[in-house]
Amino acid sequence: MEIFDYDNILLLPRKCRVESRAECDASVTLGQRSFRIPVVPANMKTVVNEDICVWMAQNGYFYVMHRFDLDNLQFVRDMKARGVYASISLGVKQPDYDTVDRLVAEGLAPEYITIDIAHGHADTVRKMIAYLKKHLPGSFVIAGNVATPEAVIDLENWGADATKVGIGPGKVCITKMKTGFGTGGWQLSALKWCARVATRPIIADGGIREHGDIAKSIRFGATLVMIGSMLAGLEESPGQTVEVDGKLFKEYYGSASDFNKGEYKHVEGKRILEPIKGKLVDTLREMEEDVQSAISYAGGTRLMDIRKVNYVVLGGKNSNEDLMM
Ligand SMILES: NC(=O)C1=CN([C@@H]2O[C@H](COP(=O)(O)OP(=O)(O)OC[C@H]3O[C@@H](n4cnc5c(N)ncnc54)[C@H](OP(=O)(O)O)[C@@H]3O)[C@@H](O)[C@H]2O)C=CC1
Ligand SMILES: Nc1nc2c(ncn2[C@@H]2O[C@H](COP(=O)(O)O)[C@@H](O)[C@H]2O)c(=O)[nH]1
Repeated sequence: MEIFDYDNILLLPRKCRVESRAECDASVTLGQRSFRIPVVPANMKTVVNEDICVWMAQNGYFYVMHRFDLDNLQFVRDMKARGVYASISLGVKQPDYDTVDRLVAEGLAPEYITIDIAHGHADTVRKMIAYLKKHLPGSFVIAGNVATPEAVIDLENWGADATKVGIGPGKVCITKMKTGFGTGGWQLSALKWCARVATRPIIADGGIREHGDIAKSIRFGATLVMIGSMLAGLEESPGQTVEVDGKLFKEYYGSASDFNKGEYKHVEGKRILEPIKGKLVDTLREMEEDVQSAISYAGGTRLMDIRKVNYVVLGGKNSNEDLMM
C-alpha cells in the first residue's frame, strides 16, 4: 500500500473542457439533497452552533450539529420551525436512545443523523444504526469514525448510509500520541484504502489544511470532507475570542479534550488558538471557487470528474522529487 498524506500528493491536470470556471459545478449529493460544495464543518462546539447551522441550511450547505451540552430535540424543533432540514449528532449511550424515542414520540425525523464516537467500529454503533433504521427509517445515517476497510464494510452492512473516515488526523487530536493508533500522518492514503471497498459515500474527516486538500480528498474517494480547524477561526466561529499581543484568535478545542468534557478523563484532544481570518460566507465562497478551479484542472465540469485524474507522490514536504506515478 502506498502511504501518503495531503502534503505529499499533487494531482495532474487534464485538458481543459470549459471556457470559464463558472461552468464547473462543485455541488454534491448526499441522501435526498444536494449541497453547494463537498464540505461540512466539523460537528464540534468551537466550529458550529445553531445560528451557523441555520445559515448553512438556508444557503445550500451541509451541516452537522454537534451533540455536546445540547437539547437535540429542541434543535430539531427549531430547524423544522424555520423550514430547514435537521442534521444532528448522536452518541451510543442511553440518553442518545432516549433522544431517539422522544423524536419519534413528537413525530420529528431529522433528515440526517451522524453517529459520532471515537472508535466507530463497534457493536454499540451497530446497535444504534439498527435502532435508528427501525424507529427513524427516513433519516440518512452517517456513522463513524473509522480507519479501515473492514470497518467501512461492517458499518455499511449494519445499515449506515455513509461512513466517516479519520481517526486521529485532526489538528486538535492527540489520539496518536496517547494511544499509538490512527490515520494521523497518512489520512489521505487511509481514505484511498477505505474507498476501495466502500459502496456508499465516505466523509473524509480531519487533516484538511488547504483548500486544495478538498479536491485531493475527492480524488481518493471522499464524497465530502469534514473540516474543523480551517473553520474554527472565523468571525462567527463559536469558540471564545482571545486577544494575544494585540492579535485576535478563536479558541478551538477537541471534543475529547478536557475543555469539552469538563474533566480530565480519557482525554484525546487539546485546545489551540486559531487566528481570526474572515467571515464564514467568504471562506465558503472561496472554497467553492477553488473546487471549481480544481474541476477545471481535472478537465471536467462536475465534482466527480476529479476522480479521473492521475497524481504524483512527492518525496516529502517541499520536495521536488516525484517518487511514484
Ligand atoms: N476522530 C477522532 O480521531 C476522534 C474523535 N473524537 C471525538 O470526541 C468525541 C467524544 O468521543 P467518545 O469519547 O467516543 O464519545 P462518548 O464519550 O460519547 O463515548 C462513546 C462510547 O464509546 C466508548 N468509547 C470511547 N472511546 C472508546 C474506545 N477507544 N474504545 C472503546 N470504547 C470507547 C465510551 O465509553 P468509555 O468512555 O467508558 O470508554 C462510550 O460508551 C466525539 O465527537 C468523537 O468524534 C474522540 C477521539 C478521536
Ligand atoms: N482525536 C481527536 N479527534 C478529534 C477531537 N475532536 C475532534 N476531532 C476530530 O478532528 C476533526 C477536525 O479535524 P481538523 O483537522 O479539520 O481540525 C473532527 O471532525 C473530528 O473528527 C478530539 O478531541 N480528539
